[in-house]
Amino acid sequence: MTKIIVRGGQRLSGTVRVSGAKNAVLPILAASLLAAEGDSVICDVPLLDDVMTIQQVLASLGAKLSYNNETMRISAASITSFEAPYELIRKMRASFLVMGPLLARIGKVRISLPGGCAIGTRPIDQHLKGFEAMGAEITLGHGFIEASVVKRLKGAKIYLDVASVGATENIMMAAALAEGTTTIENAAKEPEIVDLANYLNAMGAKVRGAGTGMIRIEGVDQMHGAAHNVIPDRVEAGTYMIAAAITGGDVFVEGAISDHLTPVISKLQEMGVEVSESDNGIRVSAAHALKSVDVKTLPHPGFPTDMQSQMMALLLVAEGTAVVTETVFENRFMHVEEFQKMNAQIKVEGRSAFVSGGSRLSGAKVCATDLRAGAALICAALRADGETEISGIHHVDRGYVNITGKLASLGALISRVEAAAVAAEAPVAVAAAAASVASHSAESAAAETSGSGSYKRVKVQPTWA
Ligand SMILES: CC(=O)N[C@H]1[C@@H](OP(=O)(O)OP(=O)(O)OC[C@H]2O[C@@H](n3ccc(=O)[nH]c3=O)[C@H](O)[C@@H]2O)O[C@H](CO)[C@@H](O)[C@@H]1O
Ligand SMILES: C=C(OP(=O)(O)O)C(=O)O
Repeated sequence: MTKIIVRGGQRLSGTVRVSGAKNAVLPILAASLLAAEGDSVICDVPLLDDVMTIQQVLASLGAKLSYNNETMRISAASITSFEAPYELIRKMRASFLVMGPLLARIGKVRISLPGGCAIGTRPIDQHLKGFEAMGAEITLGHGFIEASVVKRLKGAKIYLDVASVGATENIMMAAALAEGTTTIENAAKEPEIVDLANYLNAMGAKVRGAGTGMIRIEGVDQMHGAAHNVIPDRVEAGTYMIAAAITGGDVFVEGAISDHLTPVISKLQEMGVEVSESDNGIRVSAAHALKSVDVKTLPHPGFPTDMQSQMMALLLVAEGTAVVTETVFENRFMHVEEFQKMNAQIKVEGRSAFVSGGSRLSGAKVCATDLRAGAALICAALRADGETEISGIHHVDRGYVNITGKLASLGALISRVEAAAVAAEAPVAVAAAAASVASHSAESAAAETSGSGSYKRVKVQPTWA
């Protein structure tokens, strides 16, 4: 089992570059299926497991894709299948986003119910309600959804019961090639929705109002490939901001867009973290003791649920008690039990967690129960006494490019140890990171090379243990 091992206590400093946003690139790649002619060229595509999964989904449908140097080229001129394979769709939530484009482009789709982080029941009723309003016939059975439309989808007025990110994206993509105009009311307003709309418009669609609660899409007859740069990942950026703050560090998060991170920046500032925004990034410096703040997750522009667990890690080391309330997903406190193994004092009551700050965190063996839980455990481990061993790393690989290399380049003593090597090599692997941090050599930053699938083992050079 692959593990990440962290020896806490190092103050992070330096610059870390944010990769392209996972939650933007996945719908954008799905939207590429709408192009009947011309290639799409998508830049700043992060090398993540989720990107590899969507790439495989698109290829299984007949699209031709190539990836080089964070650039994905896609030709979807010929779609040869309407069936998205179960093995891929079950791996992640966003793979369900091929449903809208397939319905719009070829009028037929068979797809299994999606997987993704186990943070709630995550229904897809709002996606289906939108497609039905546009004239699709939908049947459900044995874990699969089949949908078809006679001739072409028709524009409709759709009100979402919840401002779902995925439903807004799926319906927007379907509506782009529908006959007539579609309006989505109570639409999600996340920056990733705006990025998708910009890409759709570059492909010839007519989408207005993305980023507000009312999106209007005038259907067009045909779309074409287009070039697009993916926005930087606000959750990855926020995670490094918290990693800097929890270690009392001083880090410049290059590429982070402050407008996308307003609630996170505000909460950090309320806690006493110094945050300065510039054109090309955000600097975070935490020289003083931090004080607790209450946090409530909400759809954008509220505090993002994807930053809740990392924020909780920071609150563990602040002075005072904080109430963290999760309103977006009904089961997103699984990290609490793992934090408790690190001596965290947290009590959960319903949708709120009462976090007593000031605990002296201690290293432990913990498990990433989902993607952001994994990131939060890494943040806590950076501050904890001794060594923390984090398993469940496949979750982290879904959403963070080279997290150990990036943190090591900031001075963290962190290492990734693959499968069977864990027991035998763990201490020396972390020691190697310690040795390389001392010299800030390129080796530690390159301890893993660009993303999952191509990791290099850290060289062994024990200096402690
Ligand atoms: C790939 C991607 O972009 N994932 C993000 C996306 O997930 P995702 O698109 O799955 O999240 P949604 O915005 O759809 O979910 C928000 C809430 O709406 C509910 N709901 C959703 C759809 C539906 O048809 N019916 C329904 O009731 C969900 O159960 C949840 O309670 O937005 C979430 C909320 O910001 C983020 O945490 C995820 O990182
Ligand atoms: C919940 C997340 O992802 P997904 O929707 O893909 O499960 C996330 O990115 O934190």
